[in-house]
Amino acid sequence: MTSPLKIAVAGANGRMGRAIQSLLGADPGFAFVGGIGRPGSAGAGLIDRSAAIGVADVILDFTTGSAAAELAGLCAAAGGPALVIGATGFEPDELELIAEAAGSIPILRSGNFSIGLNMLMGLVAQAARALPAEGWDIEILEAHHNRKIDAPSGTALMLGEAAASGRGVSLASVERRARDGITGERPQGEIGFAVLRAGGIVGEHSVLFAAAEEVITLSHSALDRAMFARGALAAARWLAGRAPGEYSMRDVLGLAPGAGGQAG
Ligand SMILES: NC(=O)C1=CN([C@@H]2O[C@H](COP(=O)(O)OP(=O)(O)OC[C@H]3O[C@@H](n4cnc5c(N)ncnc54)[C@H](OP(=O)(O)O)[C@@H]3O)[C@@H](O)[C@H]2O)C=CC1
Ligand SMILES: O=C(O)C1=N[C@H](C(=O)O)C[C@H](O)C1
Repeated sequence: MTSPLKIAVAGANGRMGRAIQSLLGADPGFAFVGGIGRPGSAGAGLIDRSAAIGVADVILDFTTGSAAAELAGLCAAAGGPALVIGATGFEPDELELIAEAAGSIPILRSGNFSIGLNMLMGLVAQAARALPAEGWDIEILEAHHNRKIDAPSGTALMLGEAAASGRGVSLASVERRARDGITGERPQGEIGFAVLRAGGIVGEHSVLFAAAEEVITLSHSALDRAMFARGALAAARWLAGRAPGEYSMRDVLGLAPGAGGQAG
């Protein structure tokens, strides 16, 4: 019998951290070796980062962009463990840190661990490739619960990357993250984002392709965050023992070619 995969969870007391721990307890293929809280925090089941790095096969990070990037640097400096990053809300320099760390350890980062959403990315890229930017506007709408701290969501940015890749442009060159006041007419080729925060919404994403006389909407609804937790554990299982490098959920699902990025 193979020994269980040793998992530590950063952000252990958060919504996702708790969802993952409740799955871990029910699966003999995994052994929970401890949660990581904020530096200096203590509590039942919490261990510090260096203890987790020393004992885990894979750390799952559901904290914040800055905390996840810092953890990636620490794991890389120690030569392991593998890291699955689900956190979102990254600054460009934090993404660079993660890319650098992936030179030493395997890192899988995804702003969304759902199967359906990762499939949707391929459909969005395909539609963006097929519909000319002259005459077809792309807008991405996301809605989440009122405790979410980053916007647009990591998933919305992944969908934006997929749309931009379909059009053969970089998202940074065409994105419009917010609108307010006298904005002027919408420039052709722009990819716009709109954000809602309300109540307990788990995660809603829609991509609109709008022409003068018709609109196509591709959308995804997350109904329960246990689904994200299951995807993250599947990612951990897939990542353990891989060569150093930066991977995505689309690699796990075999959907990678032509996928667009992992902006998250
Ligand atoms: N990829 C995916 O499929 C999904 C990604 N997410 C992303 O995961 C992240 C967490 O979401 P969620 O669980 O809802 O958020 P929560 O706020 O519920 O949890 C975040 C946890 O991280 C902890 N934390 C914050 N900073 C640090 C730090 N520096 N070191 C260690 N721990 C830290 C917080 O501690 P404290 O309790 O002290 O504040 C908290 O327990 C978000 O970025 C979210 O967007 C969410 C769902 C799915
Ligand atoms: O914070 C959340 O809750 C979620 N965050 C991720 C994101 O930013 O896209 C994924 C999911 O939509 C839930």
